[in-house]
Amino acid sequence: MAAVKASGLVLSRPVTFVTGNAKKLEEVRSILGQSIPFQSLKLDLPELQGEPEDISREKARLAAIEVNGPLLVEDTCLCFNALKGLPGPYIKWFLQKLGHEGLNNLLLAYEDKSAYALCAFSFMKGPDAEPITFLGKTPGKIVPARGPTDFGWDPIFQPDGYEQTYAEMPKEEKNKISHRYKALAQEPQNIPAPNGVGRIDPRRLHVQF
Ligand SMILES: O=P(O)(O)OP(=O)(O)OP(=O)(O)OC[C@H]1O[C@@H](n2cnc3c(O)ncnc32)[C@H](O)[C@@H]1O
Ligand SMILES: [Mg+2]
Repeated sequence: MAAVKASGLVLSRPVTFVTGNAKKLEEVRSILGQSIPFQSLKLDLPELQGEPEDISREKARLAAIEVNGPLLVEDTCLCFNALKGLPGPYIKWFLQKLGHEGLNNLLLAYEDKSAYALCAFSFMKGPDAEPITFLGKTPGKIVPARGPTDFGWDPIFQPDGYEQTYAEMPKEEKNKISHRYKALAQEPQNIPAPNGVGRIDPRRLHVQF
């Protein structure tokens, strides 16, 4: 696609979503639909320790070494309120070592089973750009596993206001309320905040050069 504007030549290039996780890719595809030109690259990027935003931004910088053009990455956290936000960004390793039951057991000593799922997307316009980060958060609680086990911790997370876990919900339903959906929410007023943390309007991903 190309267009000539008063400011010069404007070219639109597809955004590359970099992830090693096929289920994430499936959800991002279905949430974004046809709204932006989009392609994917399967890479398991190394991850820093730290705050979700910083991990996500660093992932983007590492992805930029591999991708010549606009790119998108995301980092997902599952945060237990009783544990002051942990496992948070370390959920992948906790899940791998402890499983669904072990994650429930972490909360045995606490009455408070509340938790939230958090997605931190980072978008870079090009290799030298600063990453822009967009957060989405869905509150819920940790429950004994229910539903299909094909995506991470979905069976033990029951979003507030629902009787079903993420895993039990139809995909379209999860994609309407999920942390991932909220980060990718399409309201045009959700433009990035000056501190670099905001939400994605997919139309802004239709990058112009
Ligand atoms: O290559 P990347 O994008 O990093 O993919 P990943 O699988 O390594 O993902 P993360 O580093 O963000 O780790 C998040 C963990 O949470 C899991 N996860 C992510 N999103 C989820 C969701 O919506 N529902 C359930 N589990 C999810 C995922 O499978 C990981 O075990
Ligand atoms: Mg990862």
